[in-house]
Amino acid sequence: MATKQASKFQKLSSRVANSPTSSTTSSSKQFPEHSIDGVSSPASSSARSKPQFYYSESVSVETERPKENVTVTVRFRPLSPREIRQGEEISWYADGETIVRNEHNPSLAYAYDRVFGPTTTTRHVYDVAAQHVIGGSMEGINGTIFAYGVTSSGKTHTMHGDQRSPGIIPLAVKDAFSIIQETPRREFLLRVSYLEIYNEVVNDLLNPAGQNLRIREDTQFVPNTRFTSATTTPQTLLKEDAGYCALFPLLGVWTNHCLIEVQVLILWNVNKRCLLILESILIIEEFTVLQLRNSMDNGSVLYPSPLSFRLGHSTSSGFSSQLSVSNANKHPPDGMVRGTFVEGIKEEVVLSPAHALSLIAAGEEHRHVGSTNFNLLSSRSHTIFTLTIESSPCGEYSEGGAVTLSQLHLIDLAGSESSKAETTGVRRKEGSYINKSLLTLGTVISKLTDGKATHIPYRDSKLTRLLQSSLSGQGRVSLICTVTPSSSNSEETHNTLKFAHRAKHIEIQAAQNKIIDEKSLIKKYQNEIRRLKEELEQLKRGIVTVPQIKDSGDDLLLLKQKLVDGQVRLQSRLEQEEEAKEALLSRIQRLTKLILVSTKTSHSSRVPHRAGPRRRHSFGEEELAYLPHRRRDLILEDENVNLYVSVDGNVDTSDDTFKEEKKTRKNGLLNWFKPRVFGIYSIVITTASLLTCLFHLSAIMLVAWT
Ligand SMILES: Nc1ncnc2c1ncn2[C@@H]1O[C@H](COP(=O)(O)OP(=O)(O)OP(=O)(O)O)[C@@H](O)[C@H]1O
Repeated sequence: MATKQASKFQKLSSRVANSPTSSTTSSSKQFPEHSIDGVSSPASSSARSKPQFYYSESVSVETERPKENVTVTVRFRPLSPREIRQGEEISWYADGETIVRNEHNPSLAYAYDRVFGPTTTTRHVYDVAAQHVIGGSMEGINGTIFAYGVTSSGKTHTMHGDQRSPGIIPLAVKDAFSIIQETPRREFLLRVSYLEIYNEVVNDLLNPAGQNLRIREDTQFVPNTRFTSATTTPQTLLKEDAGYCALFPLLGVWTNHCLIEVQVLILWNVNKRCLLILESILIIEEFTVLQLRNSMDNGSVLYPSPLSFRLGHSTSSGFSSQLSVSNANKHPPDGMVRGTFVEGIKEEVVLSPAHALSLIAAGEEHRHVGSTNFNLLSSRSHTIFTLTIESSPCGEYSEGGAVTLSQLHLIDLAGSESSKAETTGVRRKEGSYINKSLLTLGTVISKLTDGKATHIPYRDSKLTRLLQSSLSGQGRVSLICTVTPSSSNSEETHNTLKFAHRAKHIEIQAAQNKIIDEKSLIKKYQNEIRRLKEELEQLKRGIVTVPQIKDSGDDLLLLKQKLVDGQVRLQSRLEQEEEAKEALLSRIQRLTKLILVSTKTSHSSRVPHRAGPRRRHSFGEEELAYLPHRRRDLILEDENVNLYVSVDGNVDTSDDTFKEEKKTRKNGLLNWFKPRVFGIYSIVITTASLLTCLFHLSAIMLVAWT
């Protein structure tokens, strides 16, 4: 039976594997969108008004940004040896390249941007579902890739992979460095952070001391947002003139669903060269500006004109004016970026793929992993690996070029658990947190695609709070849903498919983020390097201020003495300068090392626009050493898997077994090395103790004989 099912599955999957693949790297690519076979699509009606989201950190608000949808793909994993042994049947399968169909009810089917059968490699998944996001983030467009699916459906396999099949995260890291090498016209600074959300607590995986970190709202001012007077022409000092505004939050209080913020709004009029300071209280429900009070008597205020604020009626409650956004009430005003950040998270500048992978491997040491009925090494937390990319033009192109800053979030979600998972104690508590946060994610996505929803409950879970800017359209998003074909998970797979289908309708308007110099670390380093080099030049040219010896009419002896003193001082000064030069040089070298540049000349480059899947990454020995050993598969394929499953079907979650497995999951080559060392060690110990026993025995026999 199992063999029959397996061969059937192979037949179906080979159909998918043999079908032609297409290039999907272009930013403006449009995937087919179908609603098929009577499956009701929650947002299939094109007439329905969909919410539009704008990325508010980009420079030009006038520029038309092409709309994109979230890229949604589905990846099947093969039936596991255990499922085959248990005679599981196939209930869902990949019907061609874009459709998932139900085996028992063929009219039940869903279409996605791409469906990957169980034989598809992670590299291929990367080319189709991830490469355009990584490419975009290297050009300044934020990107988020996340794997979603029930427990044991293959999320960690897809995102992290192992030495034999590196996952999206290591492939993305490799790709980022390859792009730097292919982009000689720009220089880059890469930083990484790695966190987990475990039982609704945010922990820093790169810093064991960073536990229970706070998520903060981020209101940033974009200083180069120009504004003209609002359409309502308020009577203000700044009437009809262009200028700049800055918003400084002084105090913020979150109630259940809104933020009350006390702010100082500073307006600078370019033409009249005058400054206006307004104190305001802003009540913000998600991105909706509800009410604003300012301290001006006439109750007028200027805002960036593209947002067209209109003045409302005065209220009796002390608010002298009420403002509402005239267009779509989910738009944050330009000049304010509504996002979130984790306070106190550690960020490390990375210099090579191996360096970044070593940090991930170190972070994995601290991630919460545990055994469940379904997965011996189940992820019990959501993890977010973030690569922050800054770049600026270099060399002959550096003049006037903007600095771009973007973030690439690579997310491995914990798997939802069905009620069939008869877990107890810690695992049950973890499972309920996981399910709750995934439920909130589902609700947020439903509301985002609903079009009528006025409140999006991002704040109901840490996960959605952190994903808020990604989900609200600020950058490219790729959702990889992992599913198992097995009949025992049919219902859960169906839920995943419905979730994926809904997510397809989220619209994004990703734009390149250009930032001002002062905010950028790369500019800070570049400026410091320039300053240090100038200092060094001055030292080399000997531009030193030597105190002049004035002819004060002293006699010759005194003059001679002064000359000798001067020589001594000059000598010590020269020595000091040598030391200073060395210190400057080493600082320049240290800083320069942090900024990554291509070793190619700019003329030999064919960048910036690359087409189609192209870079074939081969991982070096050093890099592979930081990927997990292929231990998980070996365990499942191994008949000894039953050793871990007790008679009643529950998994032996004894600490020893789990700790042993957790250990073997890490640092692949080290794992290869350790058992051998310990093996040799135990052979030596055993031989030594056998020899000792033999010696004692012969001594006893000798005594007895004498
Ligand atoms: N596409 C695939 N090809 C081969 N094996 C796979 C594939 N996907 C998953 N597996 C194997 O299935 C098992 C479970 O996968 P994985 O641990 O990635 O699931 P998960 O969704 O991350 O589970 P959890 O949510 O419990 O952490 C692993 O042994 C993994 O190697």
